[in-house]
Amino acid sequence: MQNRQEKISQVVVTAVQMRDIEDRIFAAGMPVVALMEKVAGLIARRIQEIPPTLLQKAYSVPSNTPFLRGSPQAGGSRVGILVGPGHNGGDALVVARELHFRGYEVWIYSPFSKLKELTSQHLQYAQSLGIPIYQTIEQLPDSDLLIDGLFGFGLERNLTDPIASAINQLNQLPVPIYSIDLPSGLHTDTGEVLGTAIRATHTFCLGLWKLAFFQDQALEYVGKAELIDFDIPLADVKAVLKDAPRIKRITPATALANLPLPRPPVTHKYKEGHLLLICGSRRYAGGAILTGLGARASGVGMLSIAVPESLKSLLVSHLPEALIVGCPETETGAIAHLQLPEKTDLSSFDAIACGPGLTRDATPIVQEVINSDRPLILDADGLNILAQMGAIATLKKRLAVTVLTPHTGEFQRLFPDVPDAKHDRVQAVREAAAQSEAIILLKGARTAIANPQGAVWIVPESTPALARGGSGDVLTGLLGGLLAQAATKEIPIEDIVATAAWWHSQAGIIAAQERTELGVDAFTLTQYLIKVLSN
Ligand SMILES: NC(=O)C1=CN([C@@H]2O[C@H](COP(=O)(O)OP(=O)(O)OC[C@H]3O[C@@H](n4cnc5c(N)ncnc54)[C@H](O)[C@@H]3O)[C@@H](O)[C@H]2O)[C@@H](O)CC1
Ligand SMILES: [K+]
Repeated sequence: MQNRQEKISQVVVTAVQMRDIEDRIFAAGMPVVALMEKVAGLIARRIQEIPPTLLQKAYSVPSNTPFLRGSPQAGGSRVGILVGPGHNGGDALVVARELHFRGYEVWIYSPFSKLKELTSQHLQYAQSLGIPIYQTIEQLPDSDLLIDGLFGFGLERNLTDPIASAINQLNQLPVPIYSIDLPSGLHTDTGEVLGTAIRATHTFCLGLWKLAFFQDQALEYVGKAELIDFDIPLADVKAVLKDAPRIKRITPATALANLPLPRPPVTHKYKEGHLLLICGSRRYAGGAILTGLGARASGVGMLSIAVPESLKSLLVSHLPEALIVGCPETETGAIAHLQLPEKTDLSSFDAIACGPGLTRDATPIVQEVINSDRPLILDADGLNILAQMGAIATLKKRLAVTVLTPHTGEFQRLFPDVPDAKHDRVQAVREAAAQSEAIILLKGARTAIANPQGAVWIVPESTPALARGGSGDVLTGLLGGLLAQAATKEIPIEDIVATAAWWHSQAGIIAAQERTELGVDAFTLTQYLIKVLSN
């Protein structure tokens, strides 16, 4: 049995789902006032835990910031609280009161004339305590820290002036900003910036992870994100999410549970999966090596790699354990057609991964693997060739599962009619999977994986160190190896895909920690894959 914390940490909700869950809690008898006290109390405690060193950074003060006087005070005792009209503002006011009593020098920025009842009461009490309250941005004193309680998941329309320009000015201040629930101005589901948004250094996401935290376009606003668990009953979460397709954060526990470990004590190489990689060309030889090294790290029992004949000895020298299949090649050095060893055909393999470094001259071979009845991963030029064939119609005819691993550009070529993947990546990947009946992994800062039934998995952390040539080839090999090993097990393929994506990101994170974000070339990445499991 997973513990509560593990279960809660996997859940991702939309604004509507979050409101429905809260409504159930209130309907069951929890007073709104009590919940606000509880939530804001937890935030206030977290603020008090912030080490003073975090607030003592030597910030450079922009010369065009007229209302900023002096430099941040040591200890971070001056806190500015930004208060909006709804309960996000109410939370912020409770935090203001608590910090006031803990000895912080607190001021409040409350630019709205109409507040929700509870928020208004808290503002009145704060005023009675003598906490200074300002309506305009020009009046604001210095602070060492800002707490953003302008808007939470209740924001529905674009921000306009004067609040929009106030937010732009607040973003210029050389102090950390801690956002409550989500940075004010972000759409809770798409992560889109509604006019403008607070650029938080930290965000305390309340209760359950909101979808915005996993949309690439939100990431530079969210800063470091942290979930504040305020004991939402799992029964209420289940009741609201039961009929909706799941959106799940991949946690280490779920990813590790899908790995083919431990191996059965009695086994043999063919029982541990036979993967066929089809990759490389005279022009892109390295892609084949990296894909092979990714597959090696998966632990796959048997690895065959089909490459153009002229690459054979190169591949043998890098991957001595693999069976390298040299194939006839085109004039341009692409694989012309598959030439498998005697008594072998495509049905001999548990999975096929095809694409890295092929060039578009390898079209016949992509057609051949699409026609096979084997689980198939298409990547890179495999995807470009598929796009030329017409992705949706071609994929629907397949007899076995297909996994596509596009980045945004490839995705748009494959699915030109699916709404812009930059606007709402999660919705886009979900729609493409439904239309094509394939499992789709959309690469990005937060990689998202969808199955045809509408369920989505999100890799919750990664590193920009992975934005580098060859890094995708490593993923294709790793995924292929895991898929081949899963052939005889009853793990859903989409779970395997999610596990591979998580593993790949973790290797990048560990490598970047040791070697900086500049030190994670694709070959180095392959050397860190096993470290993820052995750490
Ligand atoms: N009920 C509670 O005590 C709890 C409150 N929470 C907090 O409550 C928040 C949600 O509260 P609300 O539903 O009140 O919503 P918000 O506080 O997010 O804001 C909604 C308010 O902003 C106004 N508004 C929306 N768009 C606007 C725009 N473009 N320009 C100007 N005004 C705009 C709305 O009319 C409404 O008054 C959460 O994000 C969270 O911070 C929960 O986290 C925990 C429990
Ligand atoms: K906020």
